[in-house]
Amino acid sequence: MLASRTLARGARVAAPTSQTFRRYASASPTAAFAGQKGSNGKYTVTLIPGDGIGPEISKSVKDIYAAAKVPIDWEEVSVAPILKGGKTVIPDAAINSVKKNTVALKGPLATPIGKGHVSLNLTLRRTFNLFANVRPCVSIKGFKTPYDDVNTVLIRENTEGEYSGIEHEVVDGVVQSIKLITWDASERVARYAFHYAKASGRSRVTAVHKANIMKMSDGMFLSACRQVAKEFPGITYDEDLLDRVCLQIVQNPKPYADRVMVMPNLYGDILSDMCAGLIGGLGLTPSGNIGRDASIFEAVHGSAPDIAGKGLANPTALLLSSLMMLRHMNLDEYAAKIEKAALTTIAEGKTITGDLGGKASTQEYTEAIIKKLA
Ligand SMILES: NC(=O)C1=CN([C@@H]2O[C@H](COP(=O)(O)OP(=O)(O)OC[C@H]3O[C@@H](n4cnc5c(N)ncnc54)[C@H](O)[C@@H]3O)[C@@H](O)[C@H]2O)C=CC1
Ligand SMILES: O=C(O)CCC(=O)C(=O)O
Repeated sequence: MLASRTLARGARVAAPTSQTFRRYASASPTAAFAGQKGSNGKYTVTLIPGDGIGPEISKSVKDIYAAAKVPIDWEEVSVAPILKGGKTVIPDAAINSVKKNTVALKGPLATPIGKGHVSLNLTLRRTFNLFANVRPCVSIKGFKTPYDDVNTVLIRENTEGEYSGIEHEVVDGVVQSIKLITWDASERVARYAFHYAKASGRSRVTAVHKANIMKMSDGMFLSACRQVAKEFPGITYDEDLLDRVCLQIVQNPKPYADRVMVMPNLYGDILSDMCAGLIGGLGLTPSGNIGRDASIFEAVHGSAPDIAGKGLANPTALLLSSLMMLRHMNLDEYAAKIEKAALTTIAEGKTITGDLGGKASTQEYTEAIIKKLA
């Protein structure tokens, strides 16, 4: 049945525009950023501070941006759950702001475990059809961890799969969660991954899967990847099992620097946390949720309730996410300057947060970065 599908099915992702793909490269081989500067010469960007440590790390980014004179006005909106007709929805003000500005920086949003409202993170991704979640993970030069050569890029399907949110009780004591995989979403994220590889100088795309077990769902994901691979003769395509990839990366991450990994939703969520662990933890890994009409940049981590409100949070992951956003907006110069200041501060090791083995508060670390920008 799949063979009869044509590649023209579904909308195509346009080729990358002028972005240069560097360390925390922009992840935007979709529609180019089309935001307009206001009469004050600045772009307006939506800021969702989020829950838990969200407001603390968002403040750090805002302070650093003010010091670096980044031409951005933040439009701050809150995303709290609203119950409408038995469904959890996001406030209109937030939706309208992202629609208008087309770019947003988002702090983590907490989701109750095993009960309560649906994830607002997932709701945002679905609302704006943010189909690809790009998660780069790169060792920081000079910051010692058991691995010093991690350089992975993981692209996660972001709208369906195990995160489709279709669950029900079959009979008492038996529940079912449906992993929904569609050809269109698989093809779309696969094409994005190939474009990303080409634009970032990576020579290989590896589809990560469990099609030995989930023969139909992951099997179709792989079929879509294989079809798209034919359009990119210059990029090597291969496939690997998720469990084997986990083992291989922790044994030796170096070979993964040549490629982009593409995979269904849940695998990307878990594998990116594992990669974060190799470079110093969740305080360091950024991401971009990429769509055709809007993109939302956020840290890989969550709201960290265990340290929230204590001034201990590491804002680097959100800061690096914001740099992906700046590159998406073609504000590369500002991104490079801030990136250098932050990574140098970490490499020096004098003023780093507790998660990295230091003693600095969020504020002290932020000030150390700001000093380097002067
Ligand atoms: N995209 C998002 O907004 C995400 C939201 N969440 C939500 O966040 C909440 C908490 O989830 P957890 O499983 O606890 O994961 P988490 O990522 O919030 O925390 C895991 C561990 O990493 C530490 N950590 C995370 N970020 C840190 C940072 N910037 N600086 C220093 N330490 C940091 C935390 O203190 C904690 O020990 C849940 O409600 C979850 O649903 C989880 C992941 C992503
Ligand atoms: O929405 C949440 O609370 C968790 C989401 C998450 O872990 C993710 O998909 O990045």
